[in-house]
Amino acid sequence: MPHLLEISGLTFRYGGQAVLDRFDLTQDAGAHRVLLGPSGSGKTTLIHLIAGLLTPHEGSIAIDGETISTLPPARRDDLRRRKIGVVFQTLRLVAALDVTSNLLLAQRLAGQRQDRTEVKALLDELGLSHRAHARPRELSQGEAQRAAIARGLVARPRLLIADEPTSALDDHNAERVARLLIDTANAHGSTLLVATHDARIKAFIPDAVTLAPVREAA
Ligand SMILES: Nc1ncnc2c1ncn2[C@@H]1O[C@H](COP(=O)(O)OP(=O)(O)OP(=O)(O)O)[C@@H](O)[C@H]1O
Repeated sequence: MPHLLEISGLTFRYGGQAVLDRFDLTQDAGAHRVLLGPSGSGKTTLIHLIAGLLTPHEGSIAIDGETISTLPPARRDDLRRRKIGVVFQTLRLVAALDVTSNLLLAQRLAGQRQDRTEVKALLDELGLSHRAHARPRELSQGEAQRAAIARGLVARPRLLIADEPTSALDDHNAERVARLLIDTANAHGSTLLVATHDARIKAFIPDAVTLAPVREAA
């Protein structure tokens, strides 16, 4: 069986500056993992590469046996929508749509039937039913974060990648979000990759990979 995620020899540069240099990573289905590393070490860049929002300069990235890094843009978008859920650091909920409609749109973009019962059940699970018809700007930070997690999971992705999902939260809410991520990912058959420099997450997902800042040869 192929690994759920297989990254090999990945190199990415902004201008001439390498952020990732021949980076390798494999992850099996069900093996949740955290991606640690100091600010600026390339966590967000790696997430955008895995999601096919950036193109590597060298190396390859395969999701569930499909090489996303060499696909043309339209097929990359399609693979992302079918197989990957992303909880962005900036959340990126659609401002004009309420929480329910954001989730229905994510189902449609994944090529699935829009299923209001499933959306309602997921919002219940994440403690958001009372905010189902609120627009993103009417949500608290914690509610918006949970709505973004619900949006990431609603199409039952094989891989859910979350970028700093707890860094803005106090201890109580950070623990709540970490538990929700793990419990809902398990219930929906998704595997987690959580980028963070929040040490509190390590208590929940012990398997960690650390990105070290790339040192350029002098
Ligand atoms: N669009 C860009 N153009 C040029 N440099 C960039 C760009 N985006 C990021 N960088 C640089 O690349 C490096 C890695 O950034 P990235 O956002 O991936 O790190 P990070 O580990 O996610 O950081 P943080 O924990 O602060 O979110 C940083 O030095 C950053 O300044």
